[in-house]
Amino acid sequence: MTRIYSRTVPLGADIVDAFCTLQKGFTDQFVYYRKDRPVRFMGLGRCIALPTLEGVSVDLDGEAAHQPVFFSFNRFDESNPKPTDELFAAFPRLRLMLPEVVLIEDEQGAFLQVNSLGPVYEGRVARFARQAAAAPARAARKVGYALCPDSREQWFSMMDEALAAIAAGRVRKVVLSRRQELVADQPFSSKDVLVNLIDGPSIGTVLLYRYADVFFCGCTPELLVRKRGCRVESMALAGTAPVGSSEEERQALAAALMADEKNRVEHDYVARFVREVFDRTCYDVDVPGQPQVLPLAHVQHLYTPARARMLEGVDLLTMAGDLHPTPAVSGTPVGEARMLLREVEPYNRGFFAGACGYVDAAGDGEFSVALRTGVFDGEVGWVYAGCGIVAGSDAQAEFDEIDLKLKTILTAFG
Ligand SMILES: C=C(O[C@@H]1C=C(C(=O)O)C=C[C@H]1O)C(=O)O
Repeated sequence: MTRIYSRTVPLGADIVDAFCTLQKGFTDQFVYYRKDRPVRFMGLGRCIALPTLEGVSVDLDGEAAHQPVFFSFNRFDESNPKPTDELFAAFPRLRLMLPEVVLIEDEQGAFLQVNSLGPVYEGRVARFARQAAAAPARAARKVGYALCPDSREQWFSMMDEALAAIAAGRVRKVVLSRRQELVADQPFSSKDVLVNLIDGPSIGTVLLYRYADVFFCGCTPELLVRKRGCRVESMALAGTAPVGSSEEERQALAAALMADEKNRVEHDYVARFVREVFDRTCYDVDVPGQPQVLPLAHVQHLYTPARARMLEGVDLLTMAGDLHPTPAVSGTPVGEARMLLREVEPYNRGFFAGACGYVDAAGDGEFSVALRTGVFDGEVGWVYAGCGIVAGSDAQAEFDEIDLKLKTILTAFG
């Protein structure tokens, strides 16, 4: 039995400004920040790391009754025997991490949560609240970097392997990715990258996991699973087009995307997969038969929302495990596509395209698929993006599509 003491109080400060001020000196830092609505959690420090929520009991205190918030950042392919890329190797392999301090923003306002394995003294909470209230307004800062182009030849040879596997009937779809290296004159600052993503044009959920000097971050449009009580949501997001340079052009590109056979096939693999997982673990399943178009800042996608009610006995972490990886980030069939990726991609994806999110001690929470992300250590960073390959995919067009997707994370530098 693990007893957690958690005290939450209202906070008279903007949580991002507060985070920027409080973060100095904390080795572990976590962010799950939805930009479209106030579902925002920013964690500092580590109170405890646990493999599961089983056996956890909670002693809630303070004026606001918030459950303690655990963060969870998971690798794309936990058991890929290929060595983890060196920047990711630094991150500990922990499942649920409860920060000492969590800044929360929801429909009710902003809150400060302090978690501990013993009673939390009011004075400790008051000290953090004072520091947070005195936080200056954040300022955007440009982060200079040079992009080292990845090899086009390597991409073409990966595409050959993928198309051969499709032609041989081994897979019907596989999601290949590219990795680019960034080099800066000064060490990358997680605070600046975070602020630029939160205040910049990218649409989606901003993720950050910092451990000591290394950090992983980005802004992803793809929800893996959200749970509130028995209600669950997910989505199929696959099939991509540019947004063009005017609203008129965007709409024409959206119509062409809706009518494009190859993109519709790619998308349907994902929608069918999500529906199958929901049909097995939920009831009242609602997954529309036709996708719609979701416009983002740099690209637009075919999108199908999925809603259901979860059966008793199913929980968020099991559901996240059943859904991840979807065919949107691995391929179809999922197992064969994962095996093919282990063979074809020259690196281990680390957290890129992994399931990253939070869960509270009552079991509610959400996970996103960590797309449009990068990992940074000192003056070096790697950014990642991928795209779905099916029969007839064109290597050059897919290369260009990844360039567009990479723009999301590259806006993080101002
Ligand atoms: C793999 C990525 O994106 C995924 C692949 C998509 C596609 O192939 O069209 C679209 C959205 C995402 O599900 C990425 O952004 O890295």
